[in-house]
Amino acid sequence: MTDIIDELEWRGLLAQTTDLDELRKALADGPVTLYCGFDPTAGSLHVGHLTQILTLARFQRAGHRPIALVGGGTGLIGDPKPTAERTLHSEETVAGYVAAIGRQLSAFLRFTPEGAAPEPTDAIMADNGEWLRSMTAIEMLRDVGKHFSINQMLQRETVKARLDGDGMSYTEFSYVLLQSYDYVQFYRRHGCTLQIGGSDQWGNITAGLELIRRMDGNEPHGPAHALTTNLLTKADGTKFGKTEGGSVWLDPELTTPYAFYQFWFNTDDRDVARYLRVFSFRSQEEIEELERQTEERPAARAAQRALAEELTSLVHGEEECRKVIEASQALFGRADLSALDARTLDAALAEVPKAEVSTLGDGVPVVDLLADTGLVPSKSAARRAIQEGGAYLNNTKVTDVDAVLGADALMHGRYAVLRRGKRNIGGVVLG
Ligand SMILES: N[C@@H](Cc1ccc(O)cc1)C(=O)O
Repeated sequence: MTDIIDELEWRGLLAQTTDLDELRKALADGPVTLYCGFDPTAGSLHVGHLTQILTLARFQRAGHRPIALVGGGTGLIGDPKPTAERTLHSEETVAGYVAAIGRQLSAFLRFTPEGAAPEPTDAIMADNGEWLRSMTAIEMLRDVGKHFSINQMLQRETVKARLDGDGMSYTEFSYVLLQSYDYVQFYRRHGCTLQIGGSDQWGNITAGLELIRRMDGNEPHGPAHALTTNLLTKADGTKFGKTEGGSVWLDPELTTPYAFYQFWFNTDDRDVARYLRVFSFRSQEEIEELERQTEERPAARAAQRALAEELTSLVHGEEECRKVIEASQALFGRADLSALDARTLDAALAEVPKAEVSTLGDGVPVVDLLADTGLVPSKSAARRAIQEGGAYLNNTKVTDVDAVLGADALMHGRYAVLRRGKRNIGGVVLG
């Protein structure tokens, strides 16, 4: 791989750029300072944000300097969606989101370690609330607004879609001015000459380039650049990053590491090669080898396992990732269930059908529990499963059709694991 642009191209990430030869030249000439902005629309980032975050990290590894921007100012306004107006959150709410997202972002980039001398590629963290909140209305309208043409703004796809729909507030209509002004700030403060974003950000980013030209005459750092990445598609046509339970968040309180791992592990065979290219730091050779394995032995899910392990380790740490893997092995009888801590067991069981019991009394018949979880369609089917030797309680084969679950068999005082055959897991939870 000769340069970062070739690499992004190979990864299928490159959607649009400003003059590609110029950009390549700038990147070859030395560290380029680039930025990507993240608006605090929730208390956590989700897997959809990883494309941008990891692209920033790739630029850093390739010898450039990334700026991660949290939109503490723009998040109070809201980047217009083509569908409908956003609801404004209170300033306190947004402040909480800003802090949480800043913490998450900082884990993916290398900053100057405390006490160490700064390196030219050390990352910078910024919050546009710093300059946007103190800007006056007069400054905004005179110094920034004067450079924007309403005629051009009305041509933007999002604006047109909203004009054809329920309309758009002046608040959201003005959003592009703020993002453009951010780019000017970074150009001035840090010599930032590249902004990256998802393909939906092309308009906002190029508006910033134009503002740098109009306000600063592209001096002293020369013309700035834009680079957008492709929206990630799924072979089945559904939206990437969603499960039945909603978005897949990076915050372990919102999406457990177990569910996070499963999300990646369940990647469709038709998508997994592309996802490895987008999300993995493995080498081209390693990824191509995994692609081959998917073609030859899709059932082994080697590529999915590699993807799930790498991302779970990256986001939640190796220790959590190890626990998650142990938990799924334990559920399927390949490791000791009793070694699992309560939190991991709870997270693992959150993903499977469960029977909730309020009291065990003298013991609840296993036949009832098998039927309650839905692992078998009825109690008579449950009896048959036991007679055939295909029913397990806490990984031990149930041999007696009249067996009961008693308090002594509960793990951490409230959990038990049922299994029908090799693969179907159900949980019992007391409480
Ligand atoms: N508008 C971007 C976030 C952003 C905010 C400020 C910026 O300067 C840049 C980007 C988004 O919605 O994803």
